[in-house]
Amino acid sequence: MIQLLNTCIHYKNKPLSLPNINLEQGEILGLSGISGSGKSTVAMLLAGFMTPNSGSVTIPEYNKNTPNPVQWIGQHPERSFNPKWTLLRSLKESFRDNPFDEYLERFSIDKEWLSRYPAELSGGQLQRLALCRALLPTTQYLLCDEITAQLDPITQKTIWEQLLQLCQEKNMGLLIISHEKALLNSICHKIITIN
Ligand SMILES: Nc1ncnc2c1ncn2[C@@H]1O[C@H](COP(=O)(O)OP(=O)(O)OP(=O)(O)O)[C@@H](O)[C@H]1O
Repeated sequence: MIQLLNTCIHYKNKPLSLPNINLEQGEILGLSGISGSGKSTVAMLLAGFMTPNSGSVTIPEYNKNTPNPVQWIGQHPERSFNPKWTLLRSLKESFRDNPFDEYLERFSIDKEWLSRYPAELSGGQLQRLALCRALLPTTQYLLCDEITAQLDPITQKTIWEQLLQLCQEKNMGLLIISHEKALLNSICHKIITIN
């Protein structure tokens, strides 16, 4: 389980209280709320990218030479790839000797794209590669921060269908941050709304 309990973070001396969060492996949790309410901050805390000023965060411990079991994906996949590396190099660096062809098929990723650089792919193509790269054998939780907000409906459907299946198969916990209530209602076991 990953958890936030009574956490508060200070940005420029202004306190921001965050909701309590419990996410089990295999569970799909939705998080919504108006812009600026703290949704991305919740994801940053759960990914271990920051620590709160008060309250407690429970996340898996891991050896820093291995990938984080809590993987985060954001709205701008171009920021998560090295612009000077081909996509193949980025995927190989993450997966090391583990196979990833299965994910290429699942997310309809054309193998030809792998020889390209991030700037040579569309946002939707790159987002599918970012998802593929987050699905390492060690991944226990996936934090999806508005990952399909800019994508066309068909690509969105492919992504969510595959992610739901993978969540079951890999017993992975999924946090879905989205403004789209209909999306959250259709796929989440539980939804938290930040006021
Ligand atoms: N690095 C920072 N420095 C100062 N304030 C910050 C910083 N990061 C976030 N904040 C503030 O904290 C609050 C929560 O931000 P956060 O990005 O978590 O909200 P959000 O709900 O994800 O918003 P959105 O839906 O617009 O992405 C906002 O008021 C924001 O201005």
